[in-house]
Amino acid sequence: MNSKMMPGFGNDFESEALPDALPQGRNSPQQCPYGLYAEQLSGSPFTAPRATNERSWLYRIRPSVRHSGRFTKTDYALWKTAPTGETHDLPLGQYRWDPIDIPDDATDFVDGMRTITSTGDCTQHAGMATHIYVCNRDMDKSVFLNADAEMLFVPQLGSLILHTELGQMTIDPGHIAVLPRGMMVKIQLGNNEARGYVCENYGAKFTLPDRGPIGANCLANPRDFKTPVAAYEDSDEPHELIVKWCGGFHKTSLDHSPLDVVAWHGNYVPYCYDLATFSPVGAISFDHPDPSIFTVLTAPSETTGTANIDFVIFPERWSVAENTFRPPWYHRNIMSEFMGLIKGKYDAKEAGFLPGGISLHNMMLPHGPDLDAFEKASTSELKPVRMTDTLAFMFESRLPQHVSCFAAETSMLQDDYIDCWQGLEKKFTGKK
Ligand SMILES: O=C(O)Cc1cc(O)ccc1O
Ligand SMILES: [Fe+2]
Repeated sequence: MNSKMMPGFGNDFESEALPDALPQGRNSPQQCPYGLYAEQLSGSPFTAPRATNERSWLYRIRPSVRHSGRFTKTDYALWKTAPTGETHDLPLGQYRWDPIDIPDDATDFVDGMRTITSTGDCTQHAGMATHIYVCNRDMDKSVFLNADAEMLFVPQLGSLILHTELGQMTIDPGHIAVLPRGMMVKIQLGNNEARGYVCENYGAKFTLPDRGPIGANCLANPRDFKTPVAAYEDSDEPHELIVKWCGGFHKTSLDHSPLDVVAWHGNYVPYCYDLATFSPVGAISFDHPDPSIFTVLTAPSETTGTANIDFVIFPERWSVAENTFRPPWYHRNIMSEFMGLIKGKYDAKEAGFLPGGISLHNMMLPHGPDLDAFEKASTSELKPVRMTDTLAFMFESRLPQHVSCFAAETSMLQDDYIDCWQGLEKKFTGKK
């Protein structure tokens, strides 16, 4: 579990792992305490308006330019970046996948990334990619830096220990974490195996959605987001640094650990969040509201109200709406919906959508409850029902999501998904 964490979303934090390591009253003293090097990590242009201006000051054992050496190209064949240039024969359609297998051979987090969809153009800072990670090994003396994207981690099986430059976070299934673009991380496993989902956000950072008439409380409350305190390694053992940059992978050898930040302050920070602290607001009289009421985090595009990515959850809750078809309605959507399941069952698809599985309902493709869910919800007694043992989520994008070759060709792709709607026969008789 996480021992010391600092609460709040978008705060200006400060933390020091040694007493008085953090310079006070200035960022760049002529000499930093303990002989540390001062370094600024900028997550926004210097001139961004205050509301979106993000940077942190890191006080470290070596400046990170000493960590970069000469790079050589390397490859992670299943981790793709938009635009991928991939082609395959999978026709247009609604798709669903069984949970991706965890490999038998030694696979760390970076080795275990399998891209499912991608969209936009990472070099234009627009769009996103979705991935499944499947792994069984700690990253050992190896550290990863993603220059292309902010990363949202959604574990489904096993916990992840994220050793970031700014400190350490442990996330179990039911928790999420966000790692800022360009921040180094070493990922270890809390169990023998791990599987989960990752959303790479090429665009503007995730933030909390406005609550509008809901007011100042409920949904995701800022104090439930937690940022780690400073923790550093003073290690002169050889390390490898892997950098993802414009879709390519590059590596270099170091004679020390680059996770050497002794103190820091700023607002460009990693954070984690327990999804159980999300306070859902819903229909307490009738009808099924749009799922935007369950938005945990939103990554805006330049167009107001049109997210590059919305991260939406379907948590345990009460279902009470009267004279209402309670599951999601049948619909077509300009946004493209990637769904995952962290635990239990999803009410619109009680069979076939498994924890660790994926469904993809792309731009304007019709979808909704399967036959069983429709029949059940159309005829069941509408007493208040507590929806338990369920936690689904959606990475929803304004842009159509392109299926990777891996996802198009894997045997985990269900070839009969479309049949779940086949039995929805004509009931219309022309009479009331
Ligand atoms: O398609 C889905 O299952 C996700 C979804 C859920 C919901 O309650 C309303 C709309 C929607 O797209
Ligand atoms: Fe949908």
